[in-house]
Amino acid sequence: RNLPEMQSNLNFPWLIYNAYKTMVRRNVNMEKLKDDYFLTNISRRQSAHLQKFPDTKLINLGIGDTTMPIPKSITSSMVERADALSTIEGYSGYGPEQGEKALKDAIANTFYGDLGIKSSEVFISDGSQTDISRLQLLLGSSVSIAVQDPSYPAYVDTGVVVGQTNVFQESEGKYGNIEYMKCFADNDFFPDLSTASRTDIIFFCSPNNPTGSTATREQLAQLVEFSRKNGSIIVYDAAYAAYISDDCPRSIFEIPGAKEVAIEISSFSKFAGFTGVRLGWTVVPSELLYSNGFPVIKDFDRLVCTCSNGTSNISQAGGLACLSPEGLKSIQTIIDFYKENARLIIEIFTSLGFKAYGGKNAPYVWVHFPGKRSWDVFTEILEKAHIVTIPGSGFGPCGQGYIRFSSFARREDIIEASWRLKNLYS
Ligand SMILES: Cc1ncc(COP(=O)(O)O)c(/C=N/[C@@H](CCC(=O)O)C(=O)O)c1O
Repeated sequence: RNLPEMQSNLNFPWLIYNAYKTMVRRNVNMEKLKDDYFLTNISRRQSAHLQKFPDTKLINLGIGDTTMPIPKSITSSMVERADALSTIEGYSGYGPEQGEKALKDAIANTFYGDLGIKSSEVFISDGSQTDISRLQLLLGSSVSIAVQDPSYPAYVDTGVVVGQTNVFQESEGKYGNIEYMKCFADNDFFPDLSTASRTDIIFFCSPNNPTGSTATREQLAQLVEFSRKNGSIIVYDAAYAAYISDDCPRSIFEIPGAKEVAIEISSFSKFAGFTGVRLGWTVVPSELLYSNGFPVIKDFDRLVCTCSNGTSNISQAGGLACLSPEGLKSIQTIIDFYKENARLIIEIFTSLGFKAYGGKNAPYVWVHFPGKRSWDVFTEILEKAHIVTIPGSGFGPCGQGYIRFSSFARREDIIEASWRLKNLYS
């Protein structure tokens, strides 16, 4: 993303020694946050590289941002809804904070039809990153959290912001008071729950960002059992569920007993190319209860109504069109296109003798560079091949020595990238 000039100056406010200062104390939790948000840092490195090499064709296999156009049948629904806003009969103001009923019904039927999830348990938002923040606001500072290590940085960073963690421990590469559940190649990137400490909340993402691994039905049954035994709540991130093409569950609610211990978040971003349109959802089953027996859904509903005035009516019209038979069919074609890109990336690295993971049920390929530091490999690939990637260490200590390649590129860029990588590593 191109950071506005003013934001890049935010790094130096304390340099203006004689500037007027307020008496307001900085939020101690914000002070704990390490650097920038990790993925914003990548965007900054990307912009700096472009300034240094303005004439090179930079290939972006970094940020997981979709690149293929949204199918016309979906965008025309958004155009229609936007046009209607300029008419008396078509105009609509504030909608239900929980989301429009038609979209909630469509999500419940399309993704959870035979899983007994009701439309009233679906809450629409402007995307999963917002929902992660709202859930952290709901859960508060006194809960303990566990994350897969490595995993999407938003779980940890929002945990820091709301005060769930201690400071960042440089020597360990992690924040205090978070249970980092190690995920390695030799445990199939699924944590060893027999050695994991109990926490109140377990953030779990499958298909996983960044490893691209997908938990099996048996593994998720273990996770649900682990949570039920410990009285924990799973926040299950299904942002990439649409990429699953084998028997792995697409929803945690496929697992018996999950409704009493899990919340699921998902998104239209990587499913339908809505990364810029902004649309996601959270499912909070009415069976999920706090230790005092109070239903979590009641608090979440109150929080949603307090913190948001709803989601864009235009985005929701687009979401509804995505879930029509025509929309689903055209979206699947694009998902298959990205998955073929991932297969080509795996093929490149396998042919070069690297161990490459993921990519089968996910748009991310996780490549191991044994004995190397992720940022060094990131810099080498950027400077010698002009390809942006994501250094694995940014996702947690277990990401050290790995690089994440995203498959959200045009096919010609994937092919060009394969030539460049073969030149670099053969
Ligand atoms: C597991 C997972 N959950 C939620 C999101 C964000 O979803 P939306 O906020 O709905 O676009 C993402 C987005 N990830 C991208 C975008 C990075 C970002 O969110 O800043 C990435 O990892 O490159 C994700 O990977």
